[in-house]
Amino acid sequence: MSASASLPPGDEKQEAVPVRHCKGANDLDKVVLREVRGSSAEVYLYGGHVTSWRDEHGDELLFVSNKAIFKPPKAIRGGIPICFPQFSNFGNLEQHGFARNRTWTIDTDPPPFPVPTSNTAYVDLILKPTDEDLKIWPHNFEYRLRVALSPGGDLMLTSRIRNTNADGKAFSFTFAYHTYFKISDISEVRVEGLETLDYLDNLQDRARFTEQGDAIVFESELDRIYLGTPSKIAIIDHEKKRTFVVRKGGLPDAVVWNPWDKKAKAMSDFGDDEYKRMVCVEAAAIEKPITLKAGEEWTGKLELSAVPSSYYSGQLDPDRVIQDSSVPEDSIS
Ligand SMILES: O=P(O)(O)OC[C@H]1O[C@H](O)[C@H](O)[C@@H](O)[C@@H]1O
Repeated sequence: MSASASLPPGDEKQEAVPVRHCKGANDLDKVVLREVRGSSAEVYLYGGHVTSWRDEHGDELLFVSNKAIFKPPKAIRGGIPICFPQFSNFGNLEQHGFARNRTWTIDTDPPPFPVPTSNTAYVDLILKPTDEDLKIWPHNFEYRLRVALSPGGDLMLTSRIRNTNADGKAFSFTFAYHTYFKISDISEVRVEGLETLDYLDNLQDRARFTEQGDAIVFESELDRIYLGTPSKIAIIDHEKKRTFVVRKGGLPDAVVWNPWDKKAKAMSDFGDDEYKRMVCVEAAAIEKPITLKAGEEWTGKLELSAVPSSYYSGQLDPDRVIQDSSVPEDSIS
């Protein structure tokens, strides 16, 4: 059942196909991945943007705003925007770089890549700079993104970014998988795994603080860049009795964001009350930009699982959460 999406655009009626290329909102191209037990994911070629991840019961796990604009050049509000080659305004480019509002293509012949386990549905996408892009960021690159859905329904994103500058010049970039998790109610959620870490507070001119709480809870707008984080972070949704586990490799930092009510109202593509149903926990490389010499490649991985919260019962000690990994370390870093 493993398949890459080299299939021609088809219609949505062929239910059994694990990887299908079809049309989404506003006629934009998207790829639908289906896993044998029923979970699924959707990726728009616009932005190389994952907009849906459903569990085996069909429950949506990612937040996408009801007001999301599926139309270039605005990035899609929700899902997993890719921030590259710049996170936020850490540089002269547009906010979060341009990868999230470029149209990617399906990579039908990616270079060797670790073979996914059988029954994994996946698609390979590629982004290369246009002449216009080279005017604003004068670096040639090949950005290969694999989006895969494991037989258990885990969502895995692997980014491979190669410096293809012919002039031998190095380049540096910052990066984030800007994941919007769908939650029952922001007041019922805590984020574990970031305790005692330093963070830059985006709401206070990026001043540096040390996290003092047992876990992050939300009572107002929060926008922080946690530095040098463990490879595993848990988002515990008490009301839903569900825990999202974020595992990351090559991405030392983690951004946690909820806009709360005022900023929600200020965003034209976000509902006034939608902040209650989302939280962003973003695997990132920000404080120390990634530098690639000509010919070098960087890999950044994200693996998301959704498990019943009881799975972690009695194990909410952050050290346990971090160390207890069912994913072998070498598969994630
Ligand atoms: O509105 P966007 O450009 O998509 O950015 C949305 C948010 O992204 C990140 O989480 C930043 O830390 C926030 O400061 C920003 O508001």
